[in-house]
Amino acid sequence: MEWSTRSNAAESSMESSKIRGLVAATVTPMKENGEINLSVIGKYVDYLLNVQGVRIVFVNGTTAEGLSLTTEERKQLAEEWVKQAVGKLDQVIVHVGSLCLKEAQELAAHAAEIKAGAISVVAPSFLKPPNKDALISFLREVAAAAPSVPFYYYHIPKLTGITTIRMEDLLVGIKSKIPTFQGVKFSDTDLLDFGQCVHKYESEKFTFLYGVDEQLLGALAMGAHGAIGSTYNYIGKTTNDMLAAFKSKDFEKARKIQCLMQEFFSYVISHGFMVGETKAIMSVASNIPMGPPRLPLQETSNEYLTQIIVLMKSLGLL
Ligand SMILES: CC(=O)N[C@@H]([C@@H](O)[C@H](O)[C@H](O)CO)[C@@H](O)CC(=O)C(=O)O
Repeated sequence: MEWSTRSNAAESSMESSKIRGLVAATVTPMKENGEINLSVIGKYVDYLLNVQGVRIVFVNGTTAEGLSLTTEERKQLAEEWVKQAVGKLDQVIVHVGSLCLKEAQELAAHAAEIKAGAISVVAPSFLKPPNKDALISFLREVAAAAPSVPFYYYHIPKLTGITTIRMEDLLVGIKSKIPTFQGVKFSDTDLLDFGQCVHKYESEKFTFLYGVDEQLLGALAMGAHGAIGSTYNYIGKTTNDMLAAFKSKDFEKARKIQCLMQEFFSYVISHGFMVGETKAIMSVASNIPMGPPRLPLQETSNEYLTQIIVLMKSLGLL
């Protein structure tokens, strides 16, 4: 697909749409019968904004079970999030990645049509790109389907299994291949690669959004511009307190908040922490029924959820 020329307006809108601060990787509300439930998205937006102080969402990503949804479901969700965000949220980032290039292009074009703030793409992880150039070619073809929409690469090697392509290397000359490239959603623990990206591409003004919530403070120290994660759905307020402490150079307070949250993370990660747990915690925190995850993911047990909620309340996180 060829790039169409972008207007100056598109260029300037990209500059003004720089993403900063917390972004909630949303869950996809589902009814008990497994159908998506669009009717609660409006309340969800109000909860994120008014209770958690979160003003940007990342929809149809991992936490949203995006790759377990049909193309039509993903379009309906993107449209509803964009519609409900009007006048409330700062941005809606739509994840359009897919194992199938044509589907990703269709979803990218749709995101452009509905005026999503940005799109993001994860690497295809079943038939994997054999090298960096193959991955760039895939990403370029998807981005070209939305030539005026800011583009973020979604780096999550733990789930894609693509562990040999470092972001520092992927970004070399990327703007010449993907003119809409704006940054990386970096969901990996490798703070060497992360720090090198922030340092080496400062002049290109790329945005680096960190995606491992349990060690966000370390990434802030390395220059993260913001964070995208599942837990900002329900501990966004506490995380915002940490961001504020860091910004005001009260590093002792920031560290205390991160360590408090790590008591929660340490427990859930050691006892099992997938979308089933996230949806159940979110249902309790927001009082909005998020429903079950879609197979093959499993619902969490009532016993385990009770233990999590008791712990979160004892930590002051709920
Ligand atoms: C593997 C995974 O789900 N990672 C989460 C984290 O927010 C994760 O839930 C958190 O760090 C707790 O481990 C995000 O990076 C994923 C994400 O942003 C998304 O749902 O698209």
